[in-house]
Amino acid sequence: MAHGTNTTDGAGGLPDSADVIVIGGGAVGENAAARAVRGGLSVLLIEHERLGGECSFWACVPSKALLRPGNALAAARRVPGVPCEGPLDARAVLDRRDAFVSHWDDTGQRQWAQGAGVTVVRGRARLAGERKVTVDDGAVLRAEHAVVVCTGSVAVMPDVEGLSSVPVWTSREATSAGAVPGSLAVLGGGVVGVEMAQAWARLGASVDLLVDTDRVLPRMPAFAGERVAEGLRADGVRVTLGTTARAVSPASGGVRVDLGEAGHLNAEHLLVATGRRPATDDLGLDTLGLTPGEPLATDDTGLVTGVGGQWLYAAGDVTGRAPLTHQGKYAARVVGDVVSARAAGRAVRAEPWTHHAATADHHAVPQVVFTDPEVASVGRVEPAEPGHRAVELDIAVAGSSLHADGYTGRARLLVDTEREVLLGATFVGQDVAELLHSATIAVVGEVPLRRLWHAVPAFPTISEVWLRLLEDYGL
Ligand SMILES: Cc1cc2nc3c(=O)[nH]c(=O)nc-3n(C[C@H](O)[C@H](O)[C@H](O)COP(=O)(O)OP(=O)(O)OC[C@H]3O[C@@H](n4cnc5c(N)ncnc54)[C@H](O)[C@@H]3O)c2cc1C
Ligand SMILES: NC(=O)c1ccc[n+]([C@@H]2O[C@H](COP(=O)([O-])OP(=O)(O)OC[C@H]3O[C@@H](n4cnc5c(N)ncnc54)[C@H](O)[C@@H]3O)[C@@H](O)[C@H]2O)c1
Repeated sequence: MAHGTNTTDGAGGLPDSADVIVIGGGAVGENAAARAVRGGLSVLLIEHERLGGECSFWACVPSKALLRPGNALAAARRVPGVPCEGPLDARAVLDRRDAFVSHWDDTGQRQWAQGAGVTVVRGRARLAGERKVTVDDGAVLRAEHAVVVCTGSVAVMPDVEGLSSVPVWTSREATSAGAVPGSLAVLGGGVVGVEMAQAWARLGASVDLLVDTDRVLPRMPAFAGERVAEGLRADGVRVTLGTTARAVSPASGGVRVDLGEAGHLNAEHLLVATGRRPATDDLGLDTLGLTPGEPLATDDTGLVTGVGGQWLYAAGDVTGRAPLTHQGKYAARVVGDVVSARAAGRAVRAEPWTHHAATADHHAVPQVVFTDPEVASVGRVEPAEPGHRAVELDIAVAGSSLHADGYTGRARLLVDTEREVLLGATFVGQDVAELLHSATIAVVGEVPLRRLWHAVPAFPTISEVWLRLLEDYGL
């Protein structure tokens, strides 16, 4: 889709100022903009690619659309009597994915912006000094009150010999490929690596997952990575731990990946899934005395630290805080409200857990890994102090047995034994994602365990594991 530059959507010529300028129209920028409009401010939202950003077109939405059919089929196969012969219909899965990303056309999001009162400007924005932004190095736009940077993140390319000489997949190609590859090598056992390895394996690709650590998902509790690796192996993914690519070179029909002592492998495509970094390389940070390429560190109101005058804010992946869509949107709502309050001369209270502070980033970040089994986790994952106690059990309740034959899962609560409140929770198993919000509420609400005991889980649901965990704690 061709985008014009230096143009506005529907509003005629390019305005030269607004109350607020938001740079980057991903999910986070959209939310910051809409919230500032709601607060009574005029907003220009500058986007140089597709409005909706990574999440809508190359990340959360297409990856979950690729995973969901495989999870549904596996679930059906665990319940005798459900007709589910044969493999996935890959074409139908890809077509449904294409529909979910609106065929990579952002018209719908542009219409949303218009309806929300946000003026969209097409082009690449750069900071050009206090409250000033250029678009495509041309017009200088002025923000009366604030500039909010929501430029997201880009894939990290590791320093591997030959990597730049072969065409590799990043998460963009892995989520948008129009056909199932014959074979796929995946470098990196983080969330992108495990989700995409399983999605493409279940669609028929022969997949190798190369993991540099001793387990996949190293930031999750060990049992989560172990069970996800088991799930991947059950789908035929060859998971190699403690290894990385030493060198990469072109090979007939694809790519050759040298693994040092572990030998080598050939694959049609190599997906590099070794993390992301904030997109600040080409943003004019130097005009403000900040370092290009570094995250934009913020306080809990979203104000960028190290820049005076209370005018530069940031939210989402660009800040290096909790790089997840829901957390970025949460931070964006805070920023939009803070900017509106300051513009109106209203006091901004930034104490933890108040309206103008993104406190959850520090204590209660929920995340779901949408593999089979799923991993759902919030808050702390490991005990950090003597008063922290982990309570851990297999998920084996009537609800789980009824849910799927041979159901296996594991759950862990992390308890502050002094205050008797939850610090975190992790669940691994089929369809545990929807258990997560109950845990998030318990962590954020600091619900005393003795009160949580009275939150009686319905019979027969998987949530009954809450009861078993509390019993195991001693209630
Ligand atoms: C494969 C994959 C799957 C994921 N799945 C999930 C998931 O299931 N759940 C979840 O919560 N998170 C998921 N994430 C993370 C999620 O995608 C990000 O946290 C989220 O997209 C961050 O939103 P953002 O708006 O900060 O950045 P982005 O979505 O990256 O948006 C930034 C926007 O800014 C624009 N931009 C950048 N620089 C400029 C500039 N100078 N001028 C104008 N425009 C600019 C870009 O074009 C882009 O549209 C996933 C990530 C990946 C890679
Ligand atoms: N379901 C979700 O919520 C979801 C899904 C996908 C991505 N995301 C987010 O997107 C971001 C990016 O995900 P990601 O998986 O790319 O990053 P990540 O940081 O989660 O994982 C990267 C992995 O690559 C490994 N690695 C780094 N260099 C390597 C090398 N040279 N060789 C082999 N392995 C190497 C690391 O050990 C790490 O395990 C994350 O912040 C993640 O939270 C979220």
